[in-house]
Amino acid sequence: MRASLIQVAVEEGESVEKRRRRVADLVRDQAGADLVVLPELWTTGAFAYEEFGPAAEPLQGPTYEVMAKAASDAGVWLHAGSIPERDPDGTLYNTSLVFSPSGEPAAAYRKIHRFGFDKGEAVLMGAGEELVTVRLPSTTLGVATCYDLRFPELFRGLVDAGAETLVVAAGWPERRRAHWTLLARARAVENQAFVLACGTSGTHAGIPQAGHSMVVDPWGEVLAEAGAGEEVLTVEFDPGKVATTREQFPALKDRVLGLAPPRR
Ligand SMILES: O=C(O)CCC(=O)C(=O)O
Repeated sequence: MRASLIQVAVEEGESVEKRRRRVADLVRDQAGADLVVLPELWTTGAFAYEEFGPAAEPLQGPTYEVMAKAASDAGVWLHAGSIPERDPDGTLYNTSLVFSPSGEPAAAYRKIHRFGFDKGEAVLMGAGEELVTVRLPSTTLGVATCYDLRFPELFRGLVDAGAETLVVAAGWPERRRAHWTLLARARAVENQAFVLACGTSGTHAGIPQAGHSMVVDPWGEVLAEAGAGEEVLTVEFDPGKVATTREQFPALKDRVLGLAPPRR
């Protein structure tokens, strides 16, 4: 399986429309890949809070249209990163879109863990409530977004639902890059799954982005890692390694669920 992670530069000075066209061309350039992955909120930037409302789109809005066409032009499965989605009831969500190689919608995932504590995304957007997996011919994707990476129980839920390749679209800040690389590897090791973690580069809303998108195998080995700038990170991997790792080192079978709390 060949996957290309497009670590998009999100800089002020480039309009949403221009970036959308530019990124669609980058997706089209990946014809021949099986799966292409984009980062979180790459149209606005994950920290450009004042842009979320003005740039919010219905689920099947301009980004959906352009990305569905880019997926079918390239003939690839496309995780098109996330958009600020405006629900018909007015609520905003941080919603990832996945398309099949014919440009059909395969999934939409509303980010469950919103970042910002009592400000930013955490107050501007609603929380998703449903885990999302996507069946590809050679693997099952589990979909997660940025801050979700800190919550191992979400990934266990995805594994329980059959995920073997965990895709994390992010806009992770440079100042916590050490957490990004550590957590991506931890999620791979504990779930014995591939992790495809795609971030942004550049600086927006005053926040330098970490870049360093990564592909990690089920044994925790980093198969490929991007630098700090805009980059297409392409890697070939054998999805069958999930099954062999889980057979050879069957730690997932030793899970103990429903532990009793301490007595006092
Ligand atoms: O958890 C972090 O350190 C970063 C999370 C984040 O930037 C996000 O979810 O948008």
